[in-house]
Amino acid sequence: MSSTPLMQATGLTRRFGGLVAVDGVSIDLHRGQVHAVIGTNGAGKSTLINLLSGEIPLSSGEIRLAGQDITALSQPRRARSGVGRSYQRTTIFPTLPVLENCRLAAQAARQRPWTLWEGAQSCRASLEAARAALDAAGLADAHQLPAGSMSHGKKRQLEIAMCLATNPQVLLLDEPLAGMGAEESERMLSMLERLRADHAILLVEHDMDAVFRVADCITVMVNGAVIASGSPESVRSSPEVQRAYLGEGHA
Ligand SMILES: Nc1ncnc2c1ncn2[C@@H]1O[C@H](COP(=O)(O)OP(=O)(O)OP(=O)(O)O)[C@@H](O)[C@H]1O
Repeated sequence: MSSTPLMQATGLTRRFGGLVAVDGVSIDLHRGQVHAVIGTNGAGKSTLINLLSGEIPLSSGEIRLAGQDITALSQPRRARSGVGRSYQRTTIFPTLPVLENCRLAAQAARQRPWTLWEGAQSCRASLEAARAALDAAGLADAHQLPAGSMSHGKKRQLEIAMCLATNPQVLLLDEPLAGMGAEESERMLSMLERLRADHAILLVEHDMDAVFRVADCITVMVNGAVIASGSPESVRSSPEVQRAYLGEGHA
């Protein structure tokens, strides 16, 4: 693990009217690490991802990427700076081929001025980025399939590929295993293990076996606040976490 965090969030707070959905949360993401965020329904995990990606503004707090303050950057500018995210819902164009879905994601992230020459160049670069992302996501043999014809698990893999096509350094993944069968989950976990080397990954996930298998670090949220953060061993043995969240099965 490198000692300087790639993404460093300090004192993040988000209020919705009288509700404090995220309450003074600080979290560091390091390249080469999977940092899982767990918590009961409504704990504030998705809101935390939305704050880090820039989808919604902070009430207070600061976010740095590679030392630069990105707190004021919009979501598209954060994405171009290297912050990629996946969603809980599938966000693909079902009738388009897999490769085209991925190429569009790559092209949207580039946003170059449109001239014939630069357009052709940009198109070629987007296509290359899309092919590389599909390879990395284990979809090398699915390029020409209509995206909507694939299994749920492969659609989720495609979403990660679309995120990879934007060349992110940080991956914010919101429940990538949701709705998956055992074999699909296994494929996704292997992919995360491969992607870890080159990225800083934040993983929000309800599947505790998966979390304890892949996470290098776990942060536990309850009612918007962090009640524990550290190695899987320290979180597993924290009496407060066991009381609040994990139950006897993981004690
Ligand atoms: N746009 C919004 N407006 C008002 N309240 C919101 C909004 N988004 C989230 N909340 C509230 O903030 C709290 C945290 O929600 P959030 O979706 O972040 O939790 P979560 O930990 O991701 O839950 P889950 O595991 O069910 O996805 C909840 O009480 C939710 O109702």
